[in-house]
Amino acid sequence: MTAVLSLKEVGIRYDPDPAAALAVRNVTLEVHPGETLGLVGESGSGKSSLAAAIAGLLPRQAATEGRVTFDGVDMAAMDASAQRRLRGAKIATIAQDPFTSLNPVVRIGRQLVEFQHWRRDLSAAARWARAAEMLARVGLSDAELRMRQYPHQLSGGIRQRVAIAAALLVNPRLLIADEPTTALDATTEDQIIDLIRAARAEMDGAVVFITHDMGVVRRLCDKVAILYAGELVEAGPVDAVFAAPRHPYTRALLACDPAGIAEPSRNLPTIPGTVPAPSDLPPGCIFAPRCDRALAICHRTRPQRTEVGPGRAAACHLTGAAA
Ligand SMILES: Nc1ncnc2c1ncn2[C@@H]1O[C@H](COP(=O)(O)OP(=O)(O)OP(=O)(O)O)[C@@H](O)[C@H]1O
Repeated sequence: MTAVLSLKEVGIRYDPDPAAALAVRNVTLEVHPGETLGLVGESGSGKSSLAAAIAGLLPRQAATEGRVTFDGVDMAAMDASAQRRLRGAKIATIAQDPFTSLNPVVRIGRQLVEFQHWRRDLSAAARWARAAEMLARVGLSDAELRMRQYPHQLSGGIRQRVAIAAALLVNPRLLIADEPTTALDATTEDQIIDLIRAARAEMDGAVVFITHDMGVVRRLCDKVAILYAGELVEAGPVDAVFAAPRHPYTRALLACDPAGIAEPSRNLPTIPGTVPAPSDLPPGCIFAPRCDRALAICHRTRPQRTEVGPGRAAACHLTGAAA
């Protein structure tokens, strides 16, 4: 089956100087139709950079390397306007704060009608009806009232539902949700997660869900990709990775937080030390300075990503032993 999204050795550099450090390096992963991929990592690990690269939202001066393929089509083979059209028609994003995607001075209904500008086959009235129907589908029983309101008149949870409705109106092939529940209380978070799960089940496509929260990954995702300091350190099916993590960083994330396995937690646990800056990476394994199992080789040589099970990969010198 062709992947909805495939990244092959993707790197991202914000500084236009080709000699500058890459903020994201060598990321390879795939998401297939029907899958939800959890992209996890501490702050600064590169989650949002990857999402921006996929959605075509990196700053103009940023450079990318490697290959991004969407439904089998290599993005690099298209010119900029064809890329924009494809992304506009097929990729929708939900941000942590829907204020960033909703216009504060335009009523919700008008915004939802405008989001459907590509549906030239529909009249304004039909787009309005479709928007109201979508709001009802995301659980807003008073859709017509909401359509007449401005974003600031809505609570955070309702704004996020509106943002999800807006994303689904595009009928996306890929939905990218960038920490959509971080600003919400636990009950609202649960509702939004259920909603994204239901949306995925209805979509003919896939979801990339960015989060700090391993508990959410366990509840929502089929696959997980764990980023550390701009590199993918482990990836694979959620059940397998959570049952037997193969990278000490993944294990540390789960072990620092015993509830993370049995029960959802809201935040990444604290691991002593900090994530290195892209310009100041250690010479060997990027996690070695914080790894309680590091050997001499870990401080000298960067480990290669290796297959460690069906659909699983990890980049660790200890991979075999650490199992
Ligand atoms: N616009 C930018 N210009 C320069 N560097 C950037 C920019 N955005 C991100 N970076 C750098 O890229 C690296 C990855 O950051 P990114 O924001 O993608 O991480 P993240 O995992 O999404 O973090 P957070 O959870 O805090 O959003 C960091 O070193 C960061 O400083």
